[in-house]
Amino acid sequence: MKIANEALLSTHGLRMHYGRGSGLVRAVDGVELAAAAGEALAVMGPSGSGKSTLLHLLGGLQRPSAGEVWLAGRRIDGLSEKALARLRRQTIGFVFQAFHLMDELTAAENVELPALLAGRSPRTARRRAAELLERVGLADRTGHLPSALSGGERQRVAIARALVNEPLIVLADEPTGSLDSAATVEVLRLLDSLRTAGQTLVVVTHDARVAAVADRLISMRDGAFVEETRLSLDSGGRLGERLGALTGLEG
Ligand SMILES: Nc1ncnc2c1ncn2[C@@H]1O[C@H](COP(=O)(O)OP(=O)(O)OP(=O)(O)O)[C@@H](O)[C@H]1O
Repeated sequence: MKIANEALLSTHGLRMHYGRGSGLVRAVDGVELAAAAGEALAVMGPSGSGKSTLLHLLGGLQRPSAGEVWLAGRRIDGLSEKALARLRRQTIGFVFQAFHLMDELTAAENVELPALLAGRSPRTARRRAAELLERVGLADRTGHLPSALSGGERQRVAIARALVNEPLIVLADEPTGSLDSAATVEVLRLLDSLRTAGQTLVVVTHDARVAAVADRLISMRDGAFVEETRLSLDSGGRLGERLGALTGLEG
């Protein structure tokens, strides 16, 4: 198989345009991205700058108008719907602002479901879900329905679900967008623990505090990358201190 480069995730000339003529919207307009295995990237930018569209293209949820997306040495932008669905299930963990949990399933069942869909045995799925819910601090909430959980707890269930198939990469779209300040810090602590455990992460957000969990911060405007900052994170440093330095907020 051809290897695009050494990056785990990369794009080349990536574009997503909508409409035509005077109605043309260049949602993503020539993005060159390379994320190494184990890197945590935050993509920030104003509303409408193309962050969500970029994340959808990276995760194979949308097909680009032009350009290439490579994941683990495989070009994914031209795959069939079926192959893309399998790829998403097996190698990508998604976290969304609105959680997207199944209301009628318990926390544990929500986490088990993608493992079952990926062909794991019910026993393995149950074990993985229990381990992950413990890891996200919800060992005592496994039997709760989402309606009985707080926003921060729901997002932690969603993060456990994203991890259940041991994805190569976690893609998170405004993971703190629906949360209050305390729950935001809970979720940031969890994302920070994933980063220090070597999980590759791409997080798009409006929230400057999310930069506290990233190795690299990319700023987007009008569909393009306009600035990149390499953040010198001391992985042993306390997240609360980094958050404080960024926003004056006590973590
Ligand atoms: N299906 C679509 N059809 C037409 N235009 C679209 C479509 N989806 C997104 N856009 C446009 O593409 C641009 C980028 O949208 P996108 O949602 O990616 O931005 P964003 O940075 O994630 O914004 P926000 O922070 O508000 O979520 C916007 O101008 C948006 O209106």
